[in-house]
Amino acid sequence: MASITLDHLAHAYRPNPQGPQDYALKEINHVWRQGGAYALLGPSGCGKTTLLNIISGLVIPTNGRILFDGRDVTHLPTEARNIAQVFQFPVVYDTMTVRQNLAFPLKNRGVPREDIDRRVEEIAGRLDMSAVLDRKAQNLTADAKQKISLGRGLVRSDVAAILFDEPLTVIDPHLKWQLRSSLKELHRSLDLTMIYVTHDQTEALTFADTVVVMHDGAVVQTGTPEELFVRPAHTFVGHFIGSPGMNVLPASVEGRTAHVGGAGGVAIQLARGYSALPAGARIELGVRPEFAQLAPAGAGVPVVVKRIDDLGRTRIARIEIAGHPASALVPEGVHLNGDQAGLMLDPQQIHIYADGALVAGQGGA
Ligand SMILES: Nc1ncnc2c1ncn2[C@@H]1O[C@H](COP(=O)(O)OP(=O)(O)OP(=O)(O)O)[C@@H](O)[C@H]1O
Repeated sequence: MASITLDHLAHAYRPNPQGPQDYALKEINHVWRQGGAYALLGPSGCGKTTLLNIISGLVIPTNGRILFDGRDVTHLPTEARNIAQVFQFPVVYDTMTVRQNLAFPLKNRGVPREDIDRRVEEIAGRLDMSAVLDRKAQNLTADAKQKISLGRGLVRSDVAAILFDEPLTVIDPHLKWQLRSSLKELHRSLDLTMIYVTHDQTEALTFADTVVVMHDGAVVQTGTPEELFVRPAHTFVGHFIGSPGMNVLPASVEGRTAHVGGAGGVAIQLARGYSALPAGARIELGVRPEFAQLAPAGAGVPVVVKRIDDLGRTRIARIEIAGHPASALVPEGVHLNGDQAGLMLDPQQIHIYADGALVAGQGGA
């Protein structure tokens, strides 16, 4: 087990990179704490696999260093890094039994027989595979084979980290829920550093204590699931996390008032002041639909209701604020006449962004 430090790490696949646009992975400085449960979350092409491959030793970074417990491993091959990896598709020996597959990584390292037996039983139990331990892998379903792959990743207790690369992609949706919580429990009891790569926010937020969000080759925010929800550091995080994502509206700001829609638009009260916004920057106001509640016309900010989606436990209104599309929660008991309504906003939950980046603001709670 180890802490993993990314020190001024960057990677360009093309030779002689000239500027940030040439880097698939822009400079990143980060410490993966020993024993942490991390998710690396971002859309396809944002650089997740590149970063994972640098950690595992498949890719040597163009710039910077990677340290395991302070030791520079940047140029060490995968075999010398003591990393376990679980990939999108099962990696199992079909002719071996489940037990032999799970024991393989331990046998390879000369772990005593009784320790192997104990660990294999423990991991199989946690993955609900005890009943099939003596079955040949080839006769099992794709789900079961992927569970063997997970088990092979988890079985060693001496690894620096376990890297999961979209490990639940081939798993049946109803089993996904179960495996996600099994992995979380395993993390709690095994004290291993786990890094889970995914483009799926639900997987990231249920598994990880700390989520690293990537966009266009850069880390845009590192935080707990709650921090990402309540205080997105970048409009991308606001969009990407949440369903529907955060409302982002072009705005201008004067003191504690934001204006959306220019002259003839609406004024929105803020909890903080913004006296020093960068000149020439694109200014936007962000507020999550959960903190924007629809009310009858006449209350709060005037909006036009385009439609209401009933999501079962909640109703979401698709609205326009001064001509800009947005979403808002429809509280129980609120009934509307026509398409005119009001919007009640929680000022504490309204954020201001300059060129996509959160601006702290002054004062307020
Ligand atoms: N071997 C390579 N040679 C050149 N460019 C590459 C190579 N591998 C990845 N890239 C590019 O680097 C960028 C980041 O890719 P990467 O695979 O790391 O992203 P990702 O977030 O893992 O996406 P996905 O989920 O689709 O795998 C992309 O623009 C991709 O086209």
